[in-house]
This record gives sequence, C-alpha cells and structure tokens, in this order.
Amino acid sequence: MNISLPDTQATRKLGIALGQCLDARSVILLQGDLGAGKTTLVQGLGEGLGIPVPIVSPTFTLINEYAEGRLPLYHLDLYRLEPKEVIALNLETYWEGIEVTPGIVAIEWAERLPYKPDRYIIVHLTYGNEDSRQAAIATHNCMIPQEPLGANL
Ligand SMILES: Nc1ncnc2c1ncn2[C@@H]1O[C@H](COP(=O)(O)OP(=O)(O)OP(=O)(O)O)[C@@H](O)[C@H]1O
Ligand SMILES: [Mg+2]
Repeated sequence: MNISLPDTQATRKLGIALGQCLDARSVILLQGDLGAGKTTLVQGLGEGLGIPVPIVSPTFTLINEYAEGRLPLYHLDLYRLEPKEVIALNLETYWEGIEVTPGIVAIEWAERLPYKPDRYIIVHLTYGNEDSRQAAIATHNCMIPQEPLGANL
C-alpha cells in the first residue's frame, strides 16, 4: 500500500491512525533516509496511543519507553549501532513482550536489524517534492485494521 504524505501533519496523522488501531506486540519497522519522517510518524503513534508526553528521538538513548498510553510504546533507533550491538540489545524481549509489558515496538533505521520478528509492518518513507513524502506500507504475517487507516487519511 502506498500513501502520499504531502506535509509533516499527514505523516503524523498516519502515525495517529496506527496508534489508535494496532494491537499489543505490533512491530513497526521504519525505513528511509535521514529526515524522511520516521520520528514524526512515531510522534503521531504516541498521540494515537494517548501518550501525553512528547515523543523525542532515541538516537542517543537507543530506546525510549512510554507507559502512559493505551499500550506501552517502545521506540528504538538503530542509527548509531553496529550489527553486533543490535544483537546484544535482545530486541525480541520487546516484540515478544515476555519480560516487558506487551506494547507497540517502533524501530527507526530498521534496515540495520540483523534479524526480524515473526510478524511486522514495514513503513518505508521516501522523499518527494519539497515537503512531500511517500509511505510504502507492507505487512508480514499480520494485519492493519483498514477502517481506522482509511478514516484518518
Ligand atoms: N511530509 C513530511 N513528513 C514528515 N516529515 C516532514 C514532512 N515534510 C517535512 N518534514 C520535516 O522533515 C523532518 C523529518 O524529521 P524526522 O526527525 O521525523 O525524520 P527521521 O526520519 O526520524 O530522521 P532521522 O533519520 O534523523 O532519525 C521534520 O523536520 C519534519 O517537519
Ligand atoms: Mg528519527
């Protein structure tokens, strides 16, 4: 599915729609160049989940956890990591929700994952003219409830 995102707000709205409809243990793999809008989409996700605090980029902290919304949000950014370091993070802890409360896992720079979960949604953001972006969304072994997505875009 390809979605056109003419401005920042459109990307945020896509995140809101996903935050309103996704279930616990959903994993969103965010791909795309620097500044493509990955963090912007996760900020919408936070809003859709009802998280009342600002979502900030975890580029330096690696992972930010938010427990204040409908479901926990685990926001990761792999930009600064080597594959060995990514493996050492034991990310399955988050997407299996075994040692942590199951929630939504959003991973920026998911291109750097040496392995993937069993079920995931890929959102690949690319640049268009000026402020426009394109989101290519693909699901693997899972579904996005369509109605909320359609209603908000
Ligand atoms: N259509 C759009 N969608 C998202 N962001 C947009 C759009 N148009 C302009 N922007 C701007 O581009 C920037 C995107 O920044 P953002 O931090 O979300 O990107 P990112 O993909 O997370 O970058 P990084 O790779 O550094 O983590 C913001 O300043 C945002 O306002
Ligand atoms: Mg970012």
